[in-house]
Amino acid sequence: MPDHTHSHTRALRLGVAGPVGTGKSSLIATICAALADDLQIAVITNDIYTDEDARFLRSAGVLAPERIRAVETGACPHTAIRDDVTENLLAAEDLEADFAPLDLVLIESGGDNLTATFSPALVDAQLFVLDVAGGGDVARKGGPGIGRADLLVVNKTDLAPHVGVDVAQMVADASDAREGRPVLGVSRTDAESIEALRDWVLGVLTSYRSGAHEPVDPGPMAPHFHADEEHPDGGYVHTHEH
Ligand SMILES: Nc1nc2c(ncn2[C@@H]2O[C@H](COP(=O)(O)OP(=O)(O)OP(=O)(O)O)[C@@H](O)[C@H]2O)c(=O)[nH]1
Repeated sequence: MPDHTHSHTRALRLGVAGPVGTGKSSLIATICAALADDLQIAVITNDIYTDEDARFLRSAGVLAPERIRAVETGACPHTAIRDDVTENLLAAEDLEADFAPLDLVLIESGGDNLTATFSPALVDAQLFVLDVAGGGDVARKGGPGIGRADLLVVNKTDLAPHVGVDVAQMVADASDAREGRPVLGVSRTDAESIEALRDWVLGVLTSYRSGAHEPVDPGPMAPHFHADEEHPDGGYVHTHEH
């Protein structure tokens, strides 16, 4: 029987997680633009009730609009990337069938807190995005994505002087928290950083295709709060540990 454990008949699936506004959609647009000449790419976005991120990416003009699909997750956006990944898997399979052969499917999480992680049943690798505007301490505080995603991106480094953050220190703290796993400072205005990000994606793809890449589960999300106007406490704490 053929061994499908490392079957590469499908594209590499790369998850992009991180808190709201850290620049996940922009980073995906940057990756698409940087690799447009090298790879066949498609994108899936996850939003609670809208397709806003998908619309942003379509308007960015970095990919044919039909290669960008939105999954509307309802309630907790993390369920669709962590507990029941069916909708995202179906979207990935549809894109792979419609645009075969694809090299890379990027999947953006709906972001609302620090603890989002993708299930390894959905993605082969994942990157977690923080930004310097969140403060230099964030990386040190850790969390499963910060600690164990395949790559941690410290984004918007161009803003560092304006928010009083020492990027080198933030990257060093993050590297410590990650016990040496890779950390990359990135800004959409810094060509060298985009080149490094591009090289990282191509490196994972090469490793995936050779069968050397093993998906890593960063671990379950910590319990987190969801705002809900109809709830007497203004929201509720939610956990993904079933
Ligand atoms: N200065 C600067 N701003 C950036 C950079 N990347 C993204 N931004 C800005 O940061 C804001 C948030 O970016 P998005 O890409 O929408 O962030 P997101 O994480 O996808 O946001 P949600 O989908 O709402 O979770 C936007 O105003 C972007 O223009 C960067 O490298 N430098």
